[in-house]
Amino acid sequence: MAQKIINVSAGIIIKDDQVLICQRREAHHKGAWEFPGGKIELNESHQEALKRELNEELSINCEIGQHFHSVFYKLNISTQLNLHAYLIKSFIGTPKCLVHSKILWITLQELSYYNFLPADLPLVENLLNRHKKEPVKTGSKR
Ligand SMILES: Nc1nc2c([nH]c(=O)n2[C@H]2C[C@H](O)[C@@H](COP(=O)(O)OP(=O)(O)OP(=O)(O)O)O2)c(=O)[nH]1
Repeated sequence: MAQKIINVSAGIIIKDDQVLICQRREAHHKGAWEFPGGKIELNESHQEALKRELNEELSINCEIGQHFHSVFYKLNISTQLNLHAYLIKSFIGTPKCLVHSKILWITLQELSYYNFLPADLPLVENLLNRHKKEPVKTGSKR
């Protein structure tokens, strides 16, 4: 059976040792937490998609930084989700909750208390591990 691939970019926004997380509103994943971002459209780079999604979802203008981690997650027998996370170097504006049910700034240690979508668990673990070794720095608000 042909595999359907869903490509998604997500942003790791860290400011003052806190990371921004978002709670999904739609019925399908309702209540689960994720990093802001969304589907990459045809002819868009990961970074272009992320910049657009962060503007649509949070009304911020971001400078996308380094690639952080990609997760290749099998959603079901015929669908794979490729989730590409990038560190956000800087942003202009104050994040507003435009499409999620809630957005929250939490410390990296607090990540383990939230119910993230399954594909995000390797990202959460990576953030927790890196923080233990050396706090992740992504720049500051401009
Ligand atoms: N944004 C985001 N999506 C994630 C994460 N983890 C994860 O499994 N997903 C999944 C949930 C969705 O099935 C898909 C992203 O779709 P979406 O609905 O947020 O994307 P979109 O804004 O482009 O939505 P739409 O126009 O298709 O309605 O990826 C994550 O950390 N961030």
